[in-house]
Amino acid sequence: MTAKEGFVVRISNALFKTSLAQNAPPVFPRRIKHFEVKPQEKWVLWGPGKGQFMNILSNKYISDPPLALQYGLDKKFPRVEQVLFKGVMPTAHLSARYEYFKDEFDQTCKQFILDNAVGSSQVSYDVVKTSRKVDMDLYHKLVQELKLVDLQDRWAMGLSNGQMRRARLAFSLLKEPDLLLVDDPFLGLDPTATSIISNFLANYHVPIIIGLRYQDQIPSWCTHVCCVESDGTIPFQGAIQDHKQTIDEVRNAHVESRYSTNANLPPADELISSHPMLGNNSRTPHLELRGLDVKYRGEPVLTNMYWKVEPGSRWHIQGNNGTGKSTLLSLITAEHPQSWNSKVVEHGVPRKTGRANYFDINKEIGMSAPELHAIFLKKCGDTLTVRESIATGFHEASSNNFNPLWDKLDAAQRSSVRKYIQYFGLEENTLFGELSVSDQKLVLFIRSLIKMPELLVLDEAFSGMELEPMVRCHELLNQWPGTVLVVSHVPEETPRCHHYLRLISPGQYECGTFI
Ligand SMILES: Nc1ncnc2c1ncn2[C@@H]1O[C@H](COP(=O)(O)OP(=O)(O)OP(=O)(O)O)[C@@H](O)[C@H]1O
Repeated sequence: MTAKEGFVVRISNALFKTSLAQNAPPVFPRRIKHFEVKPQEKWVLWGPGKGQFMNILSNKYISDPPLALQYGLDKKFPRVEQVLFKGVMPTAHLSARYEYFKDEFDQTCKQFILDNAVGSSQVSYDVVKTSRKVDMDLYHKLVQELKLVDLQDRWAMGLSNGQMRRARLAFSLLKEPDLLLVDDPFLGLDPTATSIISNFLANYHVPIIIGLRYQDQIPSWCTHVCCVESDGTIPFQGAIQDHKQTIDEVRNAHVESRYSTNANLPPADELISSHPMLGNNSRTPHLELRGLDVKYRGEPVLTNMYWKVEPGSRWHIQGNNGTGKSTLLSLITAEHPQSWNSKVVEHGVPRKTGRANYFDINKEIGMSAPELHAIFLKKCGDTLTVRESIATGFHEASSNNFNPLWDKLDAAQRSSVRKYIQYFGLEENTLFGELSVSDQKLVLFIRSLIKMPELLVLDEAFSGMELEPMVRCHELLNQWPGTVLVVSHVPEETPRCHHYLRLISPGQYECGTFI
């Protein structure tokens, strides 16, 4: 029997475990009775259990009974490729992305996709040198279709979040997989990049399984759906056309449940009562840009920018992938080498080398960003619990300091961490790396505001978050008295803002107010 007549992947009545140890808990408490993907089908795993289910399908766990997970791909060793969008490259520090001089040592986007870069001692991640033969025709086709041609010689670490996601997809596809698994394929992508990737996946000849959250739109090219709850329960699965009504009902039920409140929750205003800007009516702009320019190797990204941010205002920073949103934020948080620039003015005082230092600037800034997520997961995923992870937000330079701090916190600080944990329904002793991506994002969000910073920078802070915790974060932000800068591509993930700054191209931008 060939794969064409048979199946691509099949699970029959199986339990999955993370290790062989007898008392190892199963990934999902109940057996998966049946799941089967046939050739030509494009599936979506839909719901909060999608990530674990995807790990099961990529053969990460041990199945019981042993042959309960099978690949019917005509090959002894079929290649199952799970595209992992872990954000941009994890670096040692946030600033490393912008230190242009490093590109002499590190890999280019092309080398990253080809996976044959020469090792580097300059960065904290491992670069593997392989002797794998690559199909260069396929390489050229991929960079063309994923709009990476002009980025091939760029330093991979300097790629923007959206650019890096396209590069990661090319990297995985170049391995010529027999089955492609992509969780959250559209996170962090602007509408153009979303349609590039969606069209690409629609026309891709290999069986595909994507993972989406309840609130995401299912692309029209998906043929089948498997709804997976967080405990692995599968309420329904099969051809999308047979389940259209159920899909709408489940989505609506989840969207409505976001407004149901739990009476036992501490009120949100108690969580922010110690914020220094409560009742503060300062008129001096929190931040101003007076004709700012940023270039990378002579290439302008931001040109002659003027921008005034009033204290307590909430801004949505918009713009396609690569227009300079993260660059702008990195200047504000002093991660960028060009941050010591008198055209950046804080509380009416121009920033100058020698006057302001990194620690003073960051004392009043809290942030969550894809770059920070990547670094935090790598450095602390196996060592810090939820409670300890949030506690590191009390560091002055919390964006770059992840050293354990819980033991040094005073009683008020500990109680504040615990109130947030209770408010968001987290479990304080779980390791950060064992949390779902949604809960990791939630922990990083709490971490960003735990020290009650005057300026909160939320770069893609809610992408990948499930609906309910995200809405709870947004409700909290509606009462937050500090200044907030938000970057997000998806309207549903954007908290209510007063103003917007839209980056279009170097020298072209728009500022406005939401009515
Ligand atoms: N160190 C660097 N060297 C060269 N180019 C860089 C460097 N850092 C960023 N860039 C480039 O500058 C541009 C702006 O990048 P930035 O990350 O600020 O964009 P962004 O608007 O945040 O994008 P996204 O929405 O994808 O996150 C991109 O084209 C990026 O490739």
